[in-house]
Amino acid sequence: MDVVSEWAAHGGRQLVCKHQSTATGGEMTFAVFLPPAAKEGPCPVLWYLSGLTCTHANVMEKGEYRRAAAQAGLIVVCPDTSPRGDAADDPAYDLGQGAGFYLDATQSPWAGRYNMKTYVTEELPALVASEFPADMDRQGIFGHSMGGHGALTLALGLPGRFQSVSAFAPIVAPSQVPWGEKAFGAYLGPDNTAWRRHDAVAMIEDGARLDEILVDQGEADTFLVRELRPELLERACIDAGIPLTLRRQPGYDHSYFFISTFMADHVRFHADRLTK
Ligand SMILES: N[C@@H](CCC(=O)N[C@@H](CS)C(=O)NCC(=O)O)C(=O)O
Repeated sequence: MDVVSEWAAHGGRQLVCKHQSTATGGEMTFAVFLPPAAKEGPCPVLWYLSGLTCTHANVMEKGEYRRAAAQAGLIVVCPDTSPRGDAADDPAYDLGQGAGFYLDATQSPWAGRYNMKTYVTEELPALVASEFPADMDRQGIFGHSMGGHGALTLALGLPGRFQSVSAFAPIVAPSQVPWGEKAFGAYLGPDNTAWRRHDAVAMIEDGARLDEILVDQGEADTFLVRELRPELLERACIDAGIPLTLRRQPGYDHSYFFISTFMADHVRFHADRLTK
């Protein structure tokens, strides 16, 4: 692993790192913030998964997580959203590079390199554990849009891995919306039973459980009705008895102006559950 950029921030350090990834078959870049407490000993790890078109850099530059993470003593890791370089791609913004959907693709030409689930849940955690003072027994996960989908589905699929889960404007039911139908059809093929294992609402309907979930959703988000549909998660959580705090935020859109507004609330939500 190489540290390619490093800045002092809020008493800690913001790093950008590159490494050769077996899971995705190429070079991958991620951002990691080390709080001041990391100088003294292991700190809990909070994973942030980004949305369509993003790299590791969007949230690092616009998400404004560092002050709260420094105060709480959390390491924040921000992976990229897909394989890069000579990996297969598509001209559309919602498929291929920048749109990995946090699953392991089974269909050509994506299978083999589009293994973002394995990358985010196995390869990168092993690297983080070996390179940084990370307490891997205390991990939380959150994300935005496609990354909110990733946070929910990875946590639902790995019971006990994450002690805290939250999302900004997540895609909650990809099997039922155009972004998900397109990506799942390409990456997983036409068999909808495979789709259900990567769909938060379907996973809950099929018995997966979380202790609690925090979601913020902007009411002026142009993707709300067509792609995000938080009411489907609300219904599934009520039926399953999962405590969901769904905060509908009037006037906020899908952008990092929305995310950064509520970022400190989310970091503190995770810190309350990871640092007790
Ligand atoms: N406006 C985008 C749609 C994709 C989009 O809104 N991406 C969100 C995540 S789903 C994002 O975070 N974009 C990058 C940014 O705002 O920095 C486009 O049409 O290309």
